[in-house]
Amino acid sequence: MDALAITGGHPLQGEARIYGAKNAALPILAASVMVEGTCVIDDVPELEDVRVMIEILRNLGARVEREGTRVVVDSRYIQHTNVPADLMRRMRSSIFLMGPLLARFGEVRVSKPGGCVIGQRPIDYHVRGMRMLGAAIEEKHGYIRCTANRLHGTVVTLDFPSVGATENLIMAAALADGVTIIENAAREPEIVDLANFLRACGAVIEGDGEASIRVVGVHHLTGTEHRIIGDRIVAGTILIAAAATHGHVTVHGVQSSHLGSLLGKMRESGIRVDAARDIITVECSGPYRAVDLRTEPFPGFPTDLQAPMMAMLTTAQGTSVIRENVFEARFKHVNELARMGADISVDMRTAVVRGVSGLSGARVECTDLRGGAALIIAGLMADGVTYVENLYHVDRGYQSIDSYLRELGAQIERVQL
Ligand SMILES: CC(=O)N[C@H]1[C@@H](OP(=O)(O)OP(=O)(O)OC[C@H]2O[C@@H](n3ccc(=O)[nH]c3=O)[C@H](O)[C@@H]2O)O[C@H](CO)[C@@H](O)[C@@H]1O
Ligand SMILES: C=C(OP(=O)(O)O)C(=O)O
Repeated sequence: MDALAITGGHPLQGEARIYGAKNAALPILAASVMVEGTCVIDDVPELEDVRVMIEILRNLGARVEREGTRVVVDSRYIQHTNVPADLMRRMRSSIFLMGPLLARFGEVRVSKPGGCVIGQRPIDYHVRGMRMLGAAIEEKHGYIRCTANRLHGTVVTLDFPSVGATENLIMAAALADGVTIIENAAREPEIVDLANFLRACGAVIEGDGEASIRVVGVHHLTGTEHRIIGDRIVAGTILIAAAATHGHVTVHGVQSSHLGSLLGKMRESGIRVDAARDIITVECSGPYRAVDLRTEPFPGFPTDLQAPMMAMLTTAQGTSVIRENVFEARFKHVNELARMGADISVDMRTAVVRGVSGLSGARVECTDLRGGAALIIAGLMADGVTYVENLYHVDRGYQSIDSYLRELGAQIERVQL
């Protein structure tokens, strides 16, 4: 079994270019099935989830080629609209096929998607949204079949600003008849990237990045070239790791405005942060202070950085209180951090992190993608060697995490245990 062996105590130093965002690449690849022509998508990260998305597109009949960081999708040859259950299960983002296939072909069959087990993660907003756009929904034997001769624009108000539901609705509405308004929409930068891609294909979308999005349906979308935005969660993970190891790192390729809440918390903690457009530097030479934080939809503190930030705060001066407002079960990494000497107690959605003088290397298991990133950060901070097992989760979202961190001076090897 693959594991990471990390010898802690080496400050991260240097510069890193951040690759394209998983959470933008996945919906954009899914959206390419709506396009009658060729889409060239650049800066697509080499990740397990991206491989699964490409497998799904090929299974549907699309021609997909990867040429380095570019993925070329030609969806003219799509033969069916049933996403196989085994592929649906492999990641949450498989649900992104629902809106596009339904909108273009008038039918789609999906099943409950997989993904990180960080809460129940139902898909009721997605299904309700498709129904409101005029689709007939049949749920039977674990499958969800949606059909519609043509979708019709409407007003959909989300109960919570769900990223995935906002994206699925934008995609479906792009080929619907008339105008769709999405209220209480999520505002994440990846949604804006998806909208930019769709606009380049001919879609009419306004208000992305705001809480009310207006989509005017068109009849066809045409091929385009698009470059994926830099991954703010990867950048955040590296910056947190730099501070937690008392290092000095500059990341390039992510808009600092996409990380405002993280950078604010780092400054509050006493860490030096310099940010200008798409270059961000973090430097930490001494102890840093505990901070309280609550995860929230963008522009609030991202839930995807809660676990990495918690790892850093395990050795802060004082006690930090972390409130997880987005997912109800996103503290699974806490028990593993405790094996390394962290002092954390959890009550429902609140974790209290009492700073300790140091962590010590141990054998730990990734519980989910960002929980895994937290354990790697803890390993970089710890005294001695940490073995991080169950790497599958981390490989879903971080491209060659071992060599990437090694370039920054980490002592980290992929080993067989
Ligand atoms: C591929 C991708 O972009 N993944 C991101 C996306 O996940 P994802 O799109 O799955 O997350 P959502 O924003 O939809 O989830 C937010 C909350 O809404 C709930 N909910 C969501 C949909 C629904 O139909 N019903 C429902 O109750 C979820 O259980 C959760 O409690 O946004 C999350 C929140 O920023 C991030 O952690 C994920 O990294
Ligand atoms: C939870 C995540 O991913 P997904 O929604 O793909 O499970 C994540 O990227 O942290």
